[in-house]
Amino acid sequence: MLEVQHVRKAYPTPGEPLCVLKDVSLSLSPGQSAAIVGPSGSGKTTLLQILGTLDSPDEGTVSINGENPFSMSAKQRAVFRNQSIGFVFQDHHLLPQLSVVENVMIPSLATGRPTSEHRERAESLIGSVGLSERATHLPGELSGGERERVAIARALLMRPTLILADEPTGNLDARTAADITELLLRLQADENAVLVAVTHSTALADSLHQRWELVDGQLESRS
Ligand SMILES: Nc1ncnc2c1ncn2[C@@H]1O[C@H](COP(=O)(O)OP(=O)(O)OP(=O)(O)O)[C@@H](O)[C@H]1O
Repeated sequence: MLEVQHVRKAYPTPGEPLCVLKDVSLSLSPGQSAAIVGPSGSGKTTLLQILGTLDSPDEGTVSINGENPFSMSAKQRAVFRNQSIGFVFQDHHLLPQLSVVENVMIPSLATGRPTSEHRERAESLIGSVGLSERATHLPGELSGGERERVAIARALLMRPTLILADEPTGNLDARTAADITELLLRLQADENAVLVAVTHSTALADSLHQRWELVDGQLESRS
């Protein structure tokens, strides 16, 4: 379902290009999860950006659901991304002036026509993440853990086949981090989606099927 073959990515610098990903390959089937770990600057975010089709590799291929997003036009890729990939960021990126339910519905706005089914799905997901009582609240009225739950619900709205998480438990205390990990894995399993999480958290990495460390631009299995 997610197939990455020999991906290479370098950033231009005033001197030699900085080659962050030298030869990255990975493969994950529906329902599988993996943690990407590695020191600061090793290229974790760069890899996540490529998996999320937000940045393109210089070489190599990425296949999601059998499709090559980098052979699409930018517009087609944006539609594909919205329908196939859910993003969970450490700092949530919730819109402060929108309620919880409106935030969760954001991905449906890109379709140009949010439907009552989207609304029902949003309400159901808000229930699944335990925030039914908070559906009409603003993000500023929620705790960090609750905001992360909203971000997870929003990421799942379009039934993505790939969930990408960047430090999903980064700003949370240990108890809340454990709750969020459990929630993320339960929903991922329910949806039979692939989950890739970039994390410094050993607890989160230990909860996923695979653990890969980015070392010198390549992934090494640490499972
Ligand atoms: N747009 C860019 N242009 C030039 N260099 C970049 C760019 N983005 C990232 N880099 C460099 O590429 C390297 C890898 O960055 P990246 O953010 O992928 O690492 P990371 O492993 O996610 O780090 P962290 O754990 O600190 O977030 C770093 O040296 C960074 O400075």
